[in-house]
Amino acid sequence: MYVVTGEEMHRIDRYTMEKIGLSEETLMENAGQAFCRQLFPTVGLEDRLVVLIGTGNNGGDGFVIGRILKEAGFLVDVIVIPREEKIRGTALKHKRIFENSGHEWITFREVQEHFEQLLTKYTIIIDAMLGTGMVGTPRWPYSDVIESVNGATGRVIAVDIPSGVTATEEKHEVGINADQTYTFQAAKISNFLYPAAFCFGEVHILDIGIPRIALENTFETRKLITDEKVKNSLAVRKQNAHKGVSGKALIIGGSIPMTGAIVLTTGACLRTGAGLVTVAVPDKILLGIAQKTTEAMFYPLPQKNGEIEIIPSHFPQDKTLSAYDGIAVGPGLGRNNKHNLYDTFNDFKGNLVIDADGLYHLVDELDKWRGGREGGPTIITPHLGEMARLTGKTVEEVELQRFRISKQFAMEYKVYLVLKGPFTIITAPDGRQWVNQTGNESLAKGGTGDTLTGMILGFLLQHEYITDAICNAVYIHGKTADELVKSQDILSVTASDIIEVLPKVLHSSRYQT
Ligand SMILES: NC(=O)C1=CN([C@@H]2O[C@H](COP(=O)(O)OP(=O)(O)OC[C@H]3O[C@@H](n4cnc5c(N)ncnc54)[C@H](O)[C@@H]3O)[C@@H](O)[C@H]2O)[C@H](O)CC1
Ligand SMILES: [K+]
Repeated sequence: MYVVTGEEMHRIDRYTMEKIGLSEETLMENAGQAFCRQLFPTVGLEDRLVVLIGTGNNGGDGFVIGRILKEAGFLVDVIVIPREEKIRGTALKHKRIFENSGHEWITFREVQEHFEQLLTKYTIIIDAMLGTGMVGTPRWPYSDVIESVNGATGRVIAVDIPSGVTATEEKHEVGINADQTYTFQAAKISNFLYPAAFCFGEVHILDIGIPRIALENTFETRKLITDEKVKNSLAVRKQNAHKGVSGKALIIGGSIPMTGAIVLTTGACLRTGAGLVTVAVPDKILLGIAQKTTEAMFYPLPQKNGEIEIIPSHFPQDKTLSAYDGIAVGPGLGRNNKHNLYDTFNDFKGNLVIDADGLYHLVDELDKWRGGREGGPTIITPHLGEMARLTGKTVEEVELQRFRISKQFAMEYKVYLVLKGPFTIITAPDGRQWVNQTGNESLAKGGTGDTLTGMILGFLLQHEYITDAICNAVYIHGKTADELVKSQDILSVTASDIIEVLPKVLHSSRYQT
């Protein structure tokens, strides 16, 4: 499942037409047919439907949909929003097919005076006005029509994308608030960017017959993490495994005011398969933490200002770090001391995960990190605020362009970047991206990020491919929250609950059919 911008989708369409030889008329017919196949089980003959049609190919899809619905005997009106002569190209061809089939449409101008009143009679409103070709902000009369549709009571289904929303990382001013969006062949990028994401409602991605090669050959990878991908890529443990080969993890952090974070990271790391976990914490708080992490071992460090210092002499590469396959640094680390992350970990050969206060300190030494470290892969897991600090941008700027900003950063600093939030985006150092769809607002709570860090580290120790490990951790983390809210209030979920249900969710994800 791909995620595309409008511009990429147009490139894919062109490839399909020019290199494969499938015509635009056929694709439009397929789009309308696929839309109706999805729609039919949800409508009854008592429903009153309206299709609102625009000038471009989105409107062309609307004529196909209108024709199929009328042929099937539904009560459906077709309203053309712009002036008739504006409809050209393939949309015009399907307008003629609609007319030649003996069907009628009306113009918006005819009903403009009582349009809002008219809308009240429809139980289903199909929005085929503006699609991926819209530029800027919808002009009149679309602007008024969008407002009226948003005030109507019927179920609103957007064709391909809600009119007014662009398939880009740009802010939209006004858009259809759809209950459902039936989108063609690939998800559209704005589906995963707020506030545009609010407009889409429930999304269904429909196959319209574009061959896979057209998607693979036209743009760089941006994909959805699917149930199937996770099921097929979860690590399998060999029958003759022992703790020494299941991955040795070191988790560095914890401070006098913050003892819980590292407990959560450790618990999640153990629950995702780590063979041995050692926790490096200030000596003063070791006992308290030890009481909550039965299975872990400890690496006590002298405390200064209630926190540890991450400097090469505390973690000699030849004696200490080389004993571990993976390291996570940052949970509960604190912000009082100066650290030297780059020089401490530059030569470390395993996977290095930097999170939370680790990212806070990373900002001070970013220059050193450009191009990545020499020893092995680095994975960073910022939320929007941390990403804003790392890039010197505002949270709003990052939120609007999460894909572009992640990609730039991951490629420049050669890191695997996990930009957390609703629809977490994972970016590899070569720019490939994956979008996660599991999870819900119960995760907006302290400690959930610490559990994700532990899960990422735990999976990294099990998996051959880094991106599989990260995608699976992000997916399962979200899915635990989805599982929890089935029986628990959305406000009540805690990070500890995630660790509790994690084993069950991991099991069901592995064996799901
Ligand atoms: N994905 C596929 O393979 C297929 C998608 N189809 C549908 O085609 C649209 C994209 O069609 P396109 O003609 O490029 O663009 P639109 O329909 O979105 O319409 C653009 C149309 O609107 C005018 N316009 C542009 N900006 C504005 C504005 N701000 N205000 C008012 N009007 C505007 C412009 O002049 C054009 O006339 C895609 O979403 C799918 O629904 C095809 O069916 C084929 C297969
Ligand atoms: K639309």
